[in-house]
Amino acid sequence: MSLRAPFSCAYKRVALTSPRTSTTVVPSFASQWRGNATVTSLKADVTTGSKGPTAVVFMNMGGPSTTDEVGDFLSRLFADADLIPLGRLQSYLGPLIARRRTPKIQKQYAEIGGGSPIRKWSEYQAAEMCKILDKTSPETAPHKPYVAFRYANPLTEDMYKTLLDDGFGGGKGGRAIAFTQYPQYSCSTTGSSLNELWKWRQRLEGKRATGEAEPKGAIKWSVIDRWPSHVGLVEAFAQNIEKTLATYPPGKRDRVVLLFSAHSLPMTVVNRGDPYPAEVAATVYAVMQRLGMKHQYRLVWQSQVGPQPWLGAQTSDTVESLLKKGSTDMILIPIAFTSDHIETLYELDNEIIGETAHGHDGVKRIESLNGNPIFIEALADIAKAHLESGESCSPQMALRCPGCVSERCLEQKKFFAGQAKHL
Ligand SMILES: C=CC1=C(C)c2cc3[nH]c(cc4nc(cc5[nH]c(cc1n2)c(C)c5CCC(=O)O)C(CCC(=O)O)=C4C)c(C)c3C=C
Ligand code: FES
Ligand SMILES: [Fe+2]
Repeated sequence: MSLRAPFSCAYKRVALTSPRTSTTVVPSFASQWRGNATVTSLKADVTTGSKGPTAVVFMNMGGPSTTDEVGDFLSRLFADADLIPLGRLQSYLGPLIARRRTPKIQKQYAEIGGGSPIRKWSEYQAAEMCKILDKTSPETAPHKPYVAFRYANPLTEDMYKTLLDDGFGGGKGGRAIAFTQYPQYSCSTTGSSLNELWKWRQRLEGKRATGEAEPKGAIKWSVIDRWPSHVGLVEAFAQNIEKTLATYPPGKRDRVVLLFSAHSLPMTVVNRGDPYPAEVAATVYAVMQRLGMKHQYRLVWQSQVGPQPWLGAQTSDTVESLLKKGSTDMILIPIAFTSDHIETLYELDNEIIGETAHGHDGVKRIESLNGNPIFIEALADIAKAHLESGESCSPQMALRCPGCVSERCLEQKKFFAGQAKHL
């Protein structure tokens, strides 16, 4: 609760000093920036605080930046047993499914401009957030932005090596925060990224690399593992919804149905006790409360892959059913991802708005958060609160799913929770 008052001031300041336009423009340095390796040069003018420097690592799944990268992206994705468990056949079936799926997914990326914009947005968001943190948390400055993707470049392994090259760890100590860019925790997303980070930490700085069980001078890690109802996240979504609502004629506006859409999960993952469905629902409810509960709404699920049962109702079925019942005004709100990706640009815009709702102008989508300054202020606020908390992760992260049998989860959680004693 103590976050609320200062944060609401922060976003008012942003709204006054930097009025938003409908399309957010990425400053030119972001498109020239080649990623992790160059970040140190951006920080020459920032004074080092008593607890600085601090590396802030944005973790996400990543996406292919060009259609040529789709094959590698899918083969890493189908090799990930935390996302798609294929048992002993993983190393045989994974590459096979990835190869068969590649042409179809390449076509989808071609239709959205030739690649995923997630790298561009992640690098921009991380760099902008660190600039704010340098001002709001001078004792931990300079804050150096890094990006670690699970299935695309820059991969976790490369990010870790860059951290070591930049003078973190490797005997020199230093602090790094693993900041998930999935607001809601799932073991298939944030959990998988943390398992990968833990794996590379063991390989590059663990006992195998140093000969010591608790190597001196290794990076001190902490984790921001979830932030589903942060007031700034909620505000950024709410303002984008209000902006889209304002495009409907006043007589129709109150009857517009709000459809919050999130990537679905297989029912096996839901029944294992994954926290994601409850945390997505928490975001939705907080946004609805901020909007005064004035509209009808539903949380629906998209992007099912393969034949097994997934959590529903499906987004496309819901749009179809509402249209059949005569509700032709609805807003799609991608609520579980913070930048544009194939699910918004292809599945929602092309397949659902373009095909399922063809000819119905009342079916619209809100803009994704991308470079939204309120959202970036929120990221800085979350990171500052985390630095002040002295915690290595949330209490919730240490609790495994009731149905979890994964040794990786067990060891990873033990490691990150155990980092508290070093902070
Ligand atoms: C919060 C977001 C996501 C969750 C939860 C999630 C779970 C999940 N996904 C798959 C399988 C696939 N996902 C694929 C792509 C993809 N997934 C997400 C997000 C979440 N996935 C995004 C944003 C993307 C697209 C990346 C982009 O660049 O735009 C794919 C690949 C595409 C395809 O082949 O259709 C697969 C496969 C599972 C099985 C799962 C839960 C266990
Ligand atoms: S699957 Fe959730 S903690 Fe392991
Ligand atoms: Fe997915």
